[in-house]
Amino acid sequence: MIEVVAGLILDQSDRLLACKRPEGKHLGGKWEFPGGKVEPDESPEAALIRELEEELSITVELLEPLTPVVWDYGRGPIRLHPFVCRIASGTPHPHEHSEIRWCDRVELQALDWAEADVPILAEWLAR
Ligand SMILES: Nc1nc2c([nH]c(=O)n2[C@H]2C[C@H](O)[C@@H](COP(=O)(O)OP(=O)(O)OP(=O)(O)O)O2)c(=O)[nH]1
Repeated sequence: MIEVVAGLILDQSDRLLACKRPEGKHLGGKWEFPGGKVEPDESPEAALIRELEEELSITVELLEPLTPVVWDYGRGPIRLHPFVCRIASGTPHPHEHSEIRWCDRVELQALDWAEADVPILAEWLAR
């Protein structure tokens, strides 16, 4: 099982930051919550803070975990650990995504999400 973390980053207007995976990469063109693989001997929380510094140049504060999702795209199972968080410092700049977008509830539902993210978004929208 590959452990992956993802951040549902909130702004002051309760929008979430959606990030588009670059074309040519696995799941290219799909939208995701930013994050990445947890390294050996790393906690999910530490992995998410590290990944968001690397990918977006922001420091986040983790607020709350949502329900992990197990998914297999045909390369072996991943377990995606979502965390609601907010920016503690910095402004997001995409270093590994082709586009990033702050989205309200309606805008979130219009995006073409990576399949493992669909139940996470549904849990968020059901609140
Ligand atoms: N970071 C992130 N990854 C996600 C999400 N949803 C989802 O299915 N994934 C998948 C994509 C990858 O198969 C895996 C880890 O993504 P990653 O971005 O850290 O790894 P990567 O692109 O280097 O993957 P790869 O090239 O090694 O296949 O999790 C998500 O919301 N955020």
